[in-house]
Amino acid sequence: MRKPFIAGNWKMYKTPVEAAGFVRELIDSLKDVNGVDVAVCPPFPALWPVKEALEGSNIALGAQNMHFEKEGAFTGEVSPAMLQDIGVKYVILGHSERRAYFGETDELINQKIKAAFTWGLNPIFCVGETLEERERGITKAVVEIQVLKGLAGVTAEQAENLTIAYEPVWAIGTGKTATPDDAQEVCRFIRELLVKLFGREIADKVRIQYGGSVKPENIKELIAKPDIDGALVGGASLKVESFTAIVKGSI
Ligand SMILES: O=C(CO)COP(=O)(O)O
Repeated sequence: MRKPFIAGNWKMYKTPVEAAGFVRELIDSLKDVNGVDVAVCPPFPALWPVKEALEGSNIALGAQNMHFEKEGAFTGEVSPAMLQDIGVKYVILGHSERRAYFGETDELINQKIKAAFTWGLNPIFCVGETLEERERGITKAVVEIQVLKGLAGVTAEQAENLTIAYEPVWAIGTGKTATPDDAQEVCRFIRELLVKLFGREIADKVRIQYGGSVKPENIKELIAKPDIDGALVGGASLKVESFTAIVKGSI
């Protein structure tokens, strides 16, 4: 079936020097681990030193955001061409922190997703409802709009390289995890949307991660669910011990 995929979203943590030292320890800690895809997603300034430190390991490199244009007068932005040149494999797009704090819309995220595919980068496309939306009973409606708008114009061939991260906003950094059954229900719903968009064969290849307070203690019950194929890990990805335990817990 689908190989588990664990990605660490470091957010705005770790300087380039700290990041390189961290991955050297992580490589050692994960050296005998097989049967799972692992990626780390450091902040932009750490991408190059981390790429160098990862050389020869089977840990992949991801970024946390990007602009959709190749280049231009966009002060402070980073382009897909730059990420490709560094050797980045994955790019997190549509994270709820980008949506909430930086005003990213579904339309903008869609442009970024299409640009990522154009540049051979594999998007980790984040969707998820807020607490208020969950309490109003509109979780699926919200996620459906995010998925359909985010993936508009994406081809089935491109979708083979897509990862979706279901991250309920109320579970991020709060210590509250969705119950495995609740997370599974939304991940199954997302897969059915993918079936409608791309057909069953492609939809069955797309990995759907759960994100939101994933820890060594809860990874096993989450990954046991049929439509949860991995995790996008924030806080617990910042320590070698907890990230290693999550990676090992996923296989
Ligand atoms: O936002 C997340 C990953 O992208 C989840 O963060 P936490 O694991 O810290 O809750």
